[in-house]
Amino acid sequence: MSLLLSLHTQRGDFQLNVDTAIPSTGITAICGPSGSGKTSLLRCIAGLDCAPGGMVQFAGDDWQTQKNFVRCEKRGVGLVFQDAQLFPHLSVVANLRYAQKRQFRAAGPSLKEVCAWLQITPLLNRSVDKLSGGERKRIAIARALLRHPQLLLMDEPLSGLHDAARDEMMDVLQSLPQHLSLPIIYVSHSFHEVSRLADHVVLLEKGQLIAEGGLVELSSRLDLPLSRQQDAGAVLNATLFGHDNEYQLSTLQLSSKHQLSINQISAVSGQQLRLFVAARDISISLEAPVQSSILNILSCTIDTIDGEATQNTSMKPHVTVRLSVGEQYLLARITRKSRDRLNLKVGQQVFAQIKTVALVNEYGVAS
Ligand SMILES: Nc1ncnc2c1ncn2[C@@H]1O[C@H](COP(=O)(O)OP(=O)(O)OP(=O)(O)O)[C@@H](O)[C@H]1O
Repeated sequence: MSLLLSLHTQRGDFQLNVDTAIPSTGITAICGPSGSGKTSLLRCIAGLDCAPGGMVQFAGDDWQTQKNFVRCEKRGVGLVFQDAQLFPHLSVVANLRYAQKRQFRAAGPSLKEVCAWLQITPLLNRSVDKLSGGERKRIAIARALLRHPQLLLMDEPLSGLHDAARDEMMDVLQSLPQHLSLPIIYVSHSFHEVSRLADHVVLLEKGQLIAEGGLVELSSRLDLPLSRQQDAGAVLNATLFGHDNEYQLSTLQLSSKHQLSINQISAVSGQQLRLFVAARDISISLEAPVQSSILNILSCTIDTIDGEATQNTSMKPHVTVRLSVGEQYLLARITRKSRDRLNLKVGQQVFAQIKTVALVNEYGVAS
């Protein structure tokens, strides 16, 4: 069961070309810079727009073929846009009941459950115009879930929120797959959001699908624009090894030989976690530093150095180094000067240093 897409359409100068199969489990992020076609693709999946001659099939149902086009309302998709689009004249609970009366199918969560998941129960009797931006977005998500969709589509649902509200919302969204097995397609230009939330990533550039795959794999590929972004970094799978209560730290196991300390988290030993390590938070040394304040010193092998293959990138002040840590990878952004001073080469054994405090709040429970 998956979402099969073959969409080729021209809008003015813009051309969208996407052929893919998106998994029908977990959160898939459609990611790419502004104007890359994320919203255009989402609208074709929703049935809000039609790419003539295209094909959309979900879980074996034809939503679009050469001959048929199933309208948005009949596809059973939940929609959450940047703007919450709540009814201003109705209270929160009336907005939610309106959605409940228009359910696509009987099976699905109750109002009580959805309100508990999204932590909106105390808001039910409020007037919509008395809500904060983050609260409005939660109500919009609740409203979409109460229609009992078979697929949830979200277009930049956290845009416009300040950092604290965005982090809170990410916690809420991250916990959703624990409550209901609903495939979610999540449009975002923010790799920070994607690295926290997504399992699978579809990467667009100028309307073309340039890569897709698991987040852990894509995040560490140096041939993709993700690795050149300011907030680049690698997502790693880890297992919680244990806690050091005295120092309020937790230890994560990356491989049989690699452990990391992070600020203490509320997870149990053996729990699977996902960790984002920003490329700018890693430094490299040729020997294991002694008497360093940095707790996380990992022995790694240089796998690739970005910028070695092309003349152009070698003129930038920074290079990105991909380091293998067991079966996984870290990215380290260092100056070109440091690369030359240390004479770093592919295959070389080095030590990656990561400040523990840099890892705070960057973990997520793997789904
Ligand atoms: N109806 C339309 N007619 C002509 N061009 C369009 C139309 N809709 C979108 N476009 C163009 O298609 C391109 C992709 O737009 P789209 O909104 O899908 O990108 P996006 O990746 O979602 O961007 P953003 O992150 O800024 O929201 C843009 O160049 C846009 O101007």
